[in-house]
Amino acid sequence: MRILVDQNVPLVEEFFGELGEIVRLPGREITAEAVRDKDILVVRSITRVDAGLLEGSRVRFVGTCTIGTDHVDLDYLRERQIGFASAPGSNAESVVDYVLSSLLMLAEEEDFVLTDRTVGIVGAGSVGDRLRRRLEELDVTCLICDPPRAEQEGRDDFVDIDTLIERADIVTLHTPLTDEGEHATRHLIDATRIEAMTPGTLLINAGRGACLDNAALRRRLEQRADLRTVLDVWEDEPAIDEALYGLVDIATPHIAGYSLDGKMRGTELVYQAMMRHYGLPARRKLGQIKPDNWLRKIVLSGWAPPMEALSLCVRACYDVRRDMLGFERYRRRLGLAEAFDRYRAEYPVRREFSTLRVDLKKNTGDLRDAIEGFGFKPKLANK
Ligand SMILES: NC(=O)C1=CN([C@@H]2O[C@H](COP(=O)(O)OP(=O)(O)OC[C@H]3O[C@@H](n4cnc5c(N)ncnc54)[C@H](O)[C@@H]3O)[C@@H](O)[C@H]2O)C=CC1
Ligand SMILES: O=C(O)C(=O)[C@H](O)COP(=O)(O)O
Repeated sequence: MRILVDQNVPLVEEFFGELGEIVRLPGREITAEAVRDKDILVVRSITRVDAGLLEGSRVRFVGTCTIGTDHVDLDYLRERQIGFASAPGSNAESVVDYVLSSLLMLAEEEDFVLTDRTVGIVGAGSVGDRLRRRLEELDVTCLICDPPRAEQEGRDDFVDIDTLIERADIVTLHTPLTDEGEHATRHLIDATRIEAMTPGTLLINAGRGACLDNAALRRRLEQRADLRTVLDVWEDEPAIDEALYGLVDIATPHIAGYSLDGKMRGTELVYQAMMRHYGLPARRKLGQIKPDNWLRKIVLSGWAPPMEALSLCVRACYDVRRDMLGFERYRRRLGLAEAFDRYRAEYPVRREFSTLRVDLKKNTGDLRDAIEGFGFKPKLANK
């Protein structure tokens, strides 16, 4: 079999090598011509997979090593009986790490205490629900807006989007991008809702760029710079709005999910689905592959205020400023659109919080809970 795989997918030889000949291309160079004589296509989110790409090709299975599927015409694949798999949940932990790192950084810079703020989570799936659990471990009040879940589960503890915007100090978006149905999310946060945000609100988008009206956000920030903003995803990536980029507090090029762990899990999930599709045993396992972990543990030698200890662990493991400054360095050298793709292609190794062991002395009760609640691995030292 001939397999075409996006260049940003890790562990390709390890997982797909035994299936046939592998060809690798940058996601934006995966064209109809490149695909025509391939049997399997493995992409990430930047390749539009539809009739324009696949019609007349030999492709019988498509995998996307991502959670989002808005770049794939699923109806077309179904009609043509082409097998399909995505990687649900694969990098959800990593997105949560990104949001928590951003929150701690802004809390330090703006001198606020996270536990005094109400966080509104829009979309409570793999990402949003994990985020809620970690924040609640710290006693941060969360409001949840997820109408599809509220309907399916008959929940009356969720709120609607306008109530969330009215009541939350921090609004964080984790919805898929959808265009159809009662709960479509394109421009869910539109000009009216952006206007309704009270001054000082912190708005985070780590879902999909077009869930938020970027032009309307730019207008508000140009007129009154009274919102704090964290954007990882943008409309029209990689050709994002340069003026908006300059107005945002934390601007990153769609890397919230880019931990090595999340990417590797994405490859494994697609591999497993592909083997099922072809009726073959899935012998390769992620557990057999041990990536380098240059920072294995941190030792806290006594009690510390939990927020300070957390801040130390977060900065050591994944500090979002590394990506913000790295992206800006690339932008000055290459221009914004090229920097967007190049930074992602050359992304430095990043591990999830869950890979970092934090050694603690005995009797540090609330510290242990905070460390564990935030996603790290606490361990009580013998002495
Ligand atoms: N920035 C990044 O690097 C990454 C971004 N993503 C994006 O985040 C999205 C969410 O990821 P998961 O939580 O894993 O997906 P998920 O499918 O587990 O959860 C999405 C949740 O959004 C809810 N939802 C749908 N429409 C809604 C609406 N109108 N209002 C409020 N909630 C709504 C759904 O009911 C569901 O509970 C993905 O679809 C993807 O687009 C995912 C991974 C990485
Ligand atoms: O999984 C998703 O959904 C994402 O948004 C990915 O983390 C994005 O990665 P790329 O597809 O842009 O490499």
